[in-house]
Amino acid sequence: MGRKFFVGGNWKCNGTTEQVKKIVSTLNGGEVPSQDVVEVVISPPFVFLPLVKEALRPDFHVAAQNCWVKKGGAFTGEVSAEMLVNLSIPWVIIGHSERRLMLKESNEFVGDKVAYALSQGLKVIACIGETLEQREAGSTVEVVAAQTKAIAAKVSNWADVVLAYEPVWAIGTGKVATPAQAQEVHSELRKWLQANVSPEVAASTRIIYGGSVTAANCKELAAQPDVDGFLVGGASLKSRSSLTLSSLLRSRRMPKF
Ligand SMILES: O=C(CO)COP(=O)(O)O
Repeated sequence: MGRKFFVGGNWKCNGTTEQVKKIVSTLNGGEVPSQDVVEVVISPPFVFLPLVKEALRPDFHVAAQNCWVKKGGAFTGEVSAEMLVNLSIPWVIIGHSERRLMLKESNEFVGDKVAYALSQGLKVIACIGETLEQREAGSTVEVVAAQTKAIAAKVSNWADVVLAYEPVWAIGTGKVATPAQAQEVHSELRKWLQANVSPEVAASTRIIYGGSVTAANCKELAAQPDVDGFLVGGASLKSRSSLTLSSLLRSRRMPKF
């Protein structure tokens, strides 16, 4: 079976109740193929999760943008994996570069978070990606391999993991990776999984791309054999987001819809 195309919208720390309702209603009206061929996951800030979950069409799913590294307790300001499970939130984004860089989340900490979230029954979008400095120093593959290794060291069930390659220099900058640049890293990641985890995991794990993806540039990216979907930031917040979504979904060869 082929890898199901995955489209995620990461709203980051944005939105008001009114804006959230507007985007959800636009998404609900969007024409999309069946969930057998594509998975759509929307990730609002924590406080809007119940609202979005309640209002969103049932064939789309929601993700939290983070969760605590272990069982909840005396960790002021954190949200635990157990709480997300309690609210029937199926997905969580872990290791986004904005947290790795600004909040100093290390590879090991991210690996621990991924492992704990999986152990509680959540599905994980695990983010990796190099900075501009690292790319210019020629260490892109080394950096993303080390990030993946720290996750792989603690994960046994890859069925619930989507790997999101998000080059830091492409996030929110309008400087999207070229299709060739994305394909090169995705292919290296798949080779890494093949050599270090298993050929089955390498063949079945979805590796999605994030970083300045828009309706205008998604088609060429999605045509790359190892690009299995997107994690979209800014463009997922636009009021015409259902148009963006339709373009994203139509960007991959799919049954007519
Ligand atoms: O960080 C991202 C998704 O997680 C990408 O953000 P942009 O699409 O705004 O570049």
